[in-house]
Amino acid sequence: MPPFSFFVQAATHARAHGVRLRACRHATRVRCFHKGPRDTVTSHPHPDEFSFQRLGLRPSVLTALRLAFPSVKHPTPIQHRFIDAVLDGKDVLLKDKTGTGKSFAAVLALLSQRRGHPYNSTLPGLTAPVLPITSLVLVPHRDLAYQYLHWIERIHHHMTPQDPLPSLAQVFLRDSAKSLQDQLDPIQRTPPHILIGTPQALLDVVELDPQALPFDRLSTIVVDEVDYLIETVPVLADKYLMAKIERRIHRHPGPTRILLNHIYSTTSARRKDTWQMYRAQNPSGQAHRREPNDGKPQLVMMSATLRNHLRRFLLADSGWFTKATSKLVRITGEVSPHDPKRKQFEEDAADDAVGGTDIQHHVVVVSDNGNITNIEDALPTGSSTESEEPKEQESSDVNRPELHPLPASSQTPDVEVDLDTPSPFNPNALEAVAAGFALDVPSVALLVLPSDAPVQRAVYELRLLGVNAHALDVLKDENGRVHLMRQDLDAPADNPTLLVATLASVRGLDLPELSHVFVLGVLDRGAVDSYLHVAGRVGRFGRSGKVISVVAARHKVQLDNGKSTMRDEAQMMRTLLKKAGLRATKFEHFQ
Ligand SMILES: Nc1ncnc2c1ncn2[C@@H]1O[C@H](COP(=O)(O)OP(=O)(O)OP(=O)(O)O)[C@@H](O)[C@H]1O
Repeated sequence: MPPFSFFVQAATHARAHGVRLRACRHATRVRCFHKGPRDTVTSHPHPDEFSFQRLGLRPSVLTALRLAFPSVKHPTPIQHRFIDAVLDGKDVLLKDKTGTGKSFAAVLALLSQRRGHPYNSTLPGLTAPVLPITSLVLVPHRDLAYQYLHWIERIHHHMTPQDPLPSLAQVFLRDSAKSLQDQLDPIQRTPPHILIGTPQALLDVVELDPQALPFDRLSTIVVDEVDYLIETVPVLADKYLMAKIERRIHRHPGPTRILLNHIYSTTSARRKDTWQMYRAQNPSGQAHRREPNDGKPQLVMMSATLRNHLRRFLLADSGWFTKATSKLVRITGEVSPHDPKRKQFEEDAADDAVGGTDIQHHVVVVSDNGNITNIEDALPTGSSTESEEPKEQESSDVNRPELHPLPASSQTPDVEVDLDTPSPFNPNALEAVAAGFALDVPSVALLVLPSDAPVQRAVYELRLLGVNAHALDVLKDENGRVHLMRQDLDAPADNPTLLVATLASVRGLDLPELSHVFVLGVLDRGAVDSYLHVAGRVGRFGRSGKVISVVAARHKVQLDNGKSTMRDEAQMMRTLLKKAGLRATKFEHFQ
């Protein structure tokens, strides 16, 4: 493998001479990210009977949706069932592949729910009646909360009549710069129709004052990425380990469990009384198309990965879902024809979770001396990652997008980092990311680091390598927000961007421009679901994408107990992909 500088020189040379790089089958794939008709959704048929009008979305939402998201023309069959069930007041458990529009459909349904009636708040300073919060959306991290808010903001922009955005939606997250009461003030003064937050932030409120937010008046609770937010005991061969996990969960339940237990236990009979009173006053009222579930708020939970043990806990043990089967809808997306386990109970199939029909999975291995090679036994470039049978290579006379050279970095990157602390990153792995990025990414890629990795340090080191790297932060950084909303998906960028984030902050994120996800190391000790969610940042809604894991060759690692052991990340990736029913294909730029 040539040294990294080779790629920079080759790229610069190629650009200087107007040369397009070697063409290959992937050119077709890359081209289809950028030249294909973005509005065309190939993976879902849209028969006429699936229409947003028929679902009974509010007219103002429907009109605004068309203007705000012109590419969203029809609901998919799954979205149709999902929105219908939510508007019908059913509890819903939804599992569908990544990027199939679960969160988006939830937004449309929640926006179309009718608001409850004003009530007299007991909070000091609130003399006039206030409207209740209709829906609470729980998400695992703040960037996903802001993604919801940005979608709503965009629809709201086109809505008439237009109430102020805060009365439609607000986010509530932990913010160390403000007191909890300062954060609560805007929500208490103007309770939003939809409140989006992380379970921990909302639990902080409940612990401060259980009456601070009117949770007992909620109509609906949505838990997105539920398998991440609610820990359950997986079925393991090691029964001792299972018992240990169970004890730990029992002793230290996560914030989502505590919050939901609080809300569902305090959901008083008053809710039922209020409903009955309302129905008595409005016999034909359509305030909600639903009857209350024994006074409980309607519960909607969803994820691309919903294991059997979690479903069992949610439906049988949690006490949150309605027991009435007529009020519960379980929706599961299509099962991949490649799924080896499709004859078994489909909801537990691991390799059904990644949405893209055309995602290539690559694994490159970096050695101590800087060699970068494809993982042994990678299928030839262009093979299907789901099939055991390598496909024939296509002819390679198609031009790939023009290469973007990395500018040689001559100055210190403009990022604040503590350089007294040694870098936790393998420099050869970062060089492999930089090289793969320079050679293959036309516009925007995402680099996912382990959850505890310092993002700014990675950005700093990547910028030293000439990469236009930015920490993904949709709250502070306008840059991140722009990527959530970008419309002109076809144009290759002059200076492609590498967004950098950790595993903990990418779940559920929808960055439409992404064509590539780089993964540094084997994340989450090789957990299949974590990989599937990371991989699922590309290939969304029928688009294509590449996932490139960069792992270290077999090496010695020091354990906490002072001993050392050999770590073989390539083997870990092989096992992970096998469990997911996937095969690595060769990343064409490396041997
Ligand atoms: N009916 C539709 N037609 C066209 N595009 C759609 C439609 N529904 C959703 N989308 C787009 O699909 C993308 C993915 O949506 P979303 O993030 O809701 O998927 P998801 O299933 O929640 O993904 P994940 O499992 O990763 O959380 C968004 O860019 C959204 O605008």
